[in-house]
Amino acid sequence: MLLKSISRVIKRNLSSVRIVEVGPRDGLQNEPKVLPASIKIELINRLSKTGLKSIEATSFVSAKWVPQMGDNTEVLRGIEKVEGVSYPVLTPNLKGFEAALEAGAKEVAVFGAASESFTKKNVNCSIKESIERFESVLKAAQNNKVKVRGYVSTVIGCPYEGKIKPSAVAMVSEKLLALGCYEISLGDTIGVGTPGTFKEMLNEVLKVDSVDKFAVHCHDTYGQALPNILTSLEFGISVVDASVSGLGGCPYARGASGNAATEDVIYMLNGCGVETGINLDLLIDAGKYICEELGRPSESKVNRATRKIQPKL
Ligand SMILES: CC(C)(COP(=O)([O-])OP(=O)([O-])OC[C@H]1O[C@@H](n2cnc3c(N)ncnc32)[C@H](O)[C@@H]1OP(=O)([O-])[O-])[C@@H](O)C(=O)NCCC(=O)NCCSC(=O)C[C@@](C)(O)CC(=O)[O-]
Repeated sequence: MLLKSISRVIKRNLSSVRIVEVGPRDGLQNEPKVLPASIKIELINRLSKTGLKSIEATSFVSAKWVPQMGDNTEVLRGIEKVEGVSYPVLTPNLKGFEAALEAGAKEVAVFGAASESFTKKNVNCSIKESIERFESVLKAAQNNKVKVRGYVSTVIGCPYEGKIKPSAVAMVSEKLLALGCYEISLGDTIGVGTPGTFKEMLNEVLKVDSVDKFAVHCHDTYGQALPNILTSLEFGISVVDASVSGLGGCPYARGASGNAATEDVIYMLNGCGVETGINLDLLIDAGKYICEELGRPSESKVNRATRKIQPKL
């Protein structure tokens, strides 16, 4: 089954995949230990040297809601911006967008969800109201030549509502694309998806627009992130979100694990002959650095394996 899947990815001629590193934002927003801005900046600077082209730096949300991101301006201003690397930040509304712009953001992301209850817990409004807020963010972004990525969370399951219908994911994706998002990242926020449910969801969502408009964002709660990513690559998706050393989770989805560990995704893609342009050794070092600072083990199997004497093929 796995071999068939890999050969389908190769047959699709998927020669390269873009990784969106979400560790400094999605990862650190949910770590119990709040790190000083200087360590976040050092992490992002290290990640910038690995060959990653997209590193989500922070989010401009309320510090009352997510205190871990309260140093957003200091972090965004403090990092060494490498040419050719984008540093998107999350902006839930116009207030967040204006603060991000002031801090020098060139790319932002709005974040919606396919579940009403999750939207209410996450951004304190309905799906309809969240889209109205995004409309003003997208207008302001267009006026300031800022690129906007869109997230749709809970694409498979919701911590409050259970199973989510693929048609609901398609509906929110369509609305965000119509507003002008250049890409939609499909988030399995609580990591309950399997290749079976991902296929069901992607079959519906890919009716909305072409495959190059979509990315996947797979949390690893049930250990399904890599198979779900491989399944998405089979569909032709070529943008994958991942979090260095599998940091994090989501503050509004208690118990959810972090994203697929970037080290593990790169190791898998290297083995499939898919180009990412990322230096795995430098990435492993960045993962070790941040885990030491957090005082926790890496969630990346690849990172842990390299602490032993196992060969890396
Ligand atoms: C969205 C809000 C702000 C609405 O929060 P609200 O309380 O409904 O907003 P409000 O407009 O009524 O304002 C209340 C207070 O918040 C302030 N405020 C208003 N907006 C901002 C802002 N942008 N930045 C800073 N402050 C802000 C505003 O000024 C006011 O301050 P006060 O007068 O009380 O002092 C709030 O609900 C919030 O910050 N939520 C946090 C959402 C979040 O960060 N969630 C985690 C990220 S999403 C995620 O992780 C999923 C994803 C993307 O990774 C994909 C996946 O895994 O599926």
